[in-house]
Amino acid sequence: MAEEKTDFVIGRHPAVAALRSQQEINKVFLQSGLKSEAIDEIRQLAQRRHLVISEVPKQKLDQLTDHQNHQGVALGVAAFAYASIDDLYANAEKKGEEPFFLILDNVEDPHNLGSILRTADASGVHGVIIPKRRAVGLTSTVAKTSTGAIETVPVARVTNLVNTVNDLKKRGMWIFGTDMAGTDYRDWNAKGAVGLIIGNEGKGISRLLKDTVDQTLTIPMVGTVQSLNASVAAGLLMYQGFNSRHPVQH
Ligand SMILES: C[S@@+](CC[C@H](N)C(=O)[O-])C[C@H]1O[C@@H](n2cnc3c(N)ncnc32)[C@H](O)[C@@H]1O
Repeated sequence: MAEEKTDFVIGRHPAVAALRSQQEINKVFLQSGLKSEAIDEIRQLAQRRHLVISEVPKQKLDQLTDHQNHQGVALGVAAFAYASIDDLYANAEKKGEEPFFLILDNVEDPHNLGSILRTADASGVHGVIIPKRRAVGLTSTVAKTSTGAIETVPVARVTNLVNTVNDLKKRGMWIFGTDMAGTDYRDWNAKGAVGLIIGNEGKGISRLLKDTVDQTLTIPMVGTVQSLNASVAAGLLMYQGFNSRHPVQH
């Protein structure tokens, strides 16, 4: 479902990290005339990998990076195409099922996103919604961790999650948040059109997004740690969704 196109790694630290990693990089864009140790390091790393370096005016970098804080550097990397919200609905309709969407509020770790996609595929989630900013997108690390699920689970990237969730609610979707103080997830009946929100690894779900939810679910914890890893929590919750939508036939 996802096809390769160009995306950008933006900023000096992310660029150095990407150049030092195994990540496939197609092109290096540097702001012309900019001199600093970090830029020199990026140039050297790029030359060592025999990458094409393009010196471009600041305006060109602004445009490529959608006016994000690029610090004079952007790397063109292989990425994957995103779906639209309507594509996610179409995926559910094609299977003759009520839509079951996952909404990720600024999940940052590519391994978490890849692992979430893997479980989403297995548990019949029809699509994943992520924000455009401050979150990991569909990178090659995500693809690898998803073990192929990046191809089968459509991912829509939206500008404003709160607006999107409100639109989903207008279309009849019931929205479930997750945190440490909700109702026991084992009672969750995920029949009907449902959207499940998973929060950021550090901050959880933002307050504005929490205000939109119809109900909040909690996975009980009896040990000493404060919370579960986001992809582990997402996995348990997606499977509770699966269990209630597909009860065992005796
Ligand atoms: C590492 S946790 C974030 C912890 C954050 N400090 C908080 O208090 O929300 C990342 C996400 O995983 C999910 N999560 C983790 N543990 C959970 C639990 N016991 N019950 C429900 N969701 C959980 C939630 O979606 C949470 O936003």
